[in-house]
Amino acid sequence: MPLDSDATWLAHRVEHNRALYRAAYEGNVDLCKKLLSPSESFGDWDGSADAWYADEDMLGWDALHYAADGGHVDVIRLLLKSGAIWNAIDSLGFTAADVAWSRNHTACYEVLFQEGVRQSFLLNVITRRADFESNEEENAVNDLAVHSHGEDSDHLTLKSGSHNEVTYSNTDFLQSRLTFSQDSHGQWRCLDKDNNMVMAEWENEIMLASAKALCEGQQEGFSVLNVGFGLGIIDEAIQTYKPGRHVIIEPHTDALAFMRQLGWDNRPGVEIFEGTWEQFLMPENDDDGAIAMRLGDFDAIYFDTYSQDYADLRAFFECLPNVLSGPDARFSFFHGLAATNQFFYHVYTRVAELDLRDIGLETEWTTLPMNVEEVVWEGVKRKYWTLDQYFLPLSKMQLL
Ligand SMILES: C[S@@+](CC[C@H](N)C(=O)[O-])C[C@H]1O[C@@H](n2cnc3c(N)ncnc32)[C@H](O)[C@@H]1O
Repeated sequence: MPLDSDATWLAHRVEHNRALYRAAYEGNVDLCKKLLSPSESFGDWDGSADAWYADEDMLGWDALHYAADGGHVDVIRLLLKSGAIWNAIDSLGFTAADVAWSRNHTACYEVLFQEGVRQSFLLNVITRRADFESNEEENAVNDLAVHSHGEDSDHLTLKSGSHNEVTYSNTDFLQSRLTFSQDSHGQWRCLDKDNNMVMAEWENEIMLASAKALCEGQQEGFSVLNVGFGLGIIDEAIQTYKPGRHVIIEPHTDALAFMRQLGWDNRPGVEIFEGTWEQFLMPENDDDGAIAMRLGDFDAIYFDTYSQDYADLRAFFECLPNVLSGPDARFSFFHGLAATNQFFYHVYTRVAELDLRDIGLETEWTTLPMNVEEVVWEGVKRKYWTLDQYFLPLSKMQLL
């Protein structure tokens, strides 16, 4: 067919991509290969189908969605090698992996999962390297030791948000107001200035189970560090195990005021460190080790902050060997990474596990069934949890 105008060749290219959809759905690997290979050329286009192409008129599906729908592992592998995007979502927010899962095509799901882990892990390594190199340059210029928050990273926040909200910036969050109130069912909640949820009682079970995993069976007088007070739910639970030393790191003025209102500043064995975890675990200036000495080390550590992203969590992981008391010491964190999509949640569970292993910690995951009622989100701008399972991490140092 003569491709003599922009409109004609564009229509031809779309038709070519739709032919790839059909071949992908039917599992016709040979035809997929043929369609993905260069043929006739027009301008910049070499006549090959676009593995990444998502058709708005067809629910925003791309070839990967069709291959997943048809259950064809070989086609999925071929498409991924040919530039298909492992985490592309359709018009309803579903990935190809979600489609595979819904159709019970477990082998397809597994291939997409492995690709997601591989790419996310690689992206994180590259981002850290880029941060490190830009910091090195900056240090060379003005001798400033700045902790990078990975501004260029993929910003997977610990509780999801968007760019113009305080949940996206820890600095802005810490300078904004918090509201502590009860919902129509009398459940306590803490909202940020944009009405996003910082913490609420629906997380009770997660906090109770995390405190149990961290504290049960510890020696008498054990020490525990909790990073991020929020509503103090996990701190209450930790207290039932009677730790000898219970340190809470909290920087937010309103959370600190709430904490005092509840009498935490007068509880025996409780020490409140006012400031961010970065100030105490990654101090910019601690040449004599005074800050590290004051903080000490711990038999159990929990991490649950807000308006921070995976790069921050990963930076916290790196501090763990300095603050865990030994091989029996335990670490856990609130795992809300990508908790509005099951596939991404699975991927980030594995990425976190690999990152922890990289630092020398082995992690076990306990699955908790979740059923968060709609009333929880009344008046809340955005849900940060939609899944029916929580993966509770428990990590320990692996000493060889
Ligand atoms: C989700 S809440 C913690 C909830 C807590 N686990 C509970 O059981 O109620 C997050 C808390 O982390 C605090 N936070 C935010 N950024 C922080 C940082 N950089 N260092 C320490 N805490 C931080 C917030 O002010 C907030 O109080």
